Amino acid sequence: MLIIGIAGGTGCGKTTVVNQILNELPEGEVGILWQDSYYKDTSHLSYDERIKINFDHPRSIDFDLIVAHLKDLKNNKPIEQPVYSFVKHNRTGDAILTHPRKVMIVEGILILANPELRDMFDIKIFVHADSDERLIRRLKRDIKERGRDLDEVLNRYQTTLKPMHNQFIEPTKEYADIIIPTNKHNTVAIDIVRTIINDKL
Ligand SMILES: Nc1ncnc2c1ncn2[C@@H]1O[C@H](COP(=O)(O)OP(=O)(O)O)[C@@H](O)[C@H]1O
Ligand SMILES: O=c1ccn([C@@H]2O[C@H](COP(=O)(O)O)[C@@H](O)[C@H]2O)c(=O)[nH]1
Repeated sequence: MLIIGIAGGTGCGKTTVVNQILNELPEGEVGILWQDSYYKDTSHLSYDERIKINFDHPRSIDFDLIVAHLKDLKNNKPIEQPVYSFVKHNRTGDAILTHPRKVMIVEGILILANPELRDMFDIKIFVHADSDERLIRRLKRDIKERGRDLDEVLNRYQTTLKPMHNQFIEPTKEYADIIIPTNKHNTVAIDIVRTIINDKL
């Protein structure tokens, strides 16, 4: 099994890169673990308490569960990947049966910040877009798809997103084997990643 970690700040284009890679590879050979699926369960909190959580700090993520699931997949066991709702800021209670595949991609803002998880990756990719570009993308996406308004996104950006990005996410760029710039669409980088994956398959 080839395990690829894809990190980068919110809105940098990680999901887009994952989908572009998926489109280029044979169906059924690639599986994905989304870090977002592994936000800690917060069912014991009210909605008003949940919106105060700092979702950009490593302690908000259940890294033990990601590592355990990845180990199971490596041992050829399927796992139940939790489903997360950004609207409710909590796990939905559902899970997606995720089967082991020749290539497993792990995607998320903080996946290179946890040493145990980081050490499991054969290839580490950091997707980069300038912070103004990421903020614009995040604003558009969160208002359109995640039920937020302008004030909520800007307030979260100033109070947690930006400081957490500088403290925990940007420094993990140094662990990357490949940095993909995505201020514009970058088909050359996707071609290179696809070639590397095909080479290892
Ligand atoms: N290279 C790019 N150029 C322009 N827009 C992009 C690019 N990559 C992603 N986007 C857009 O930015 C938004 C956030 O991208 P997404 O892939 O969801 O980022 P992430 O998963 O890193 O948060 C989406 O609306 C997506 O269509
Ligand atoms: O309940 C939640 C959990 C997380 N977030 C924000 O999501 C991004 C990470 O997702 P990307 O797809 O990489 O952008 C993170 O910056 C959290 O602030 C949220 O809004 N609500």
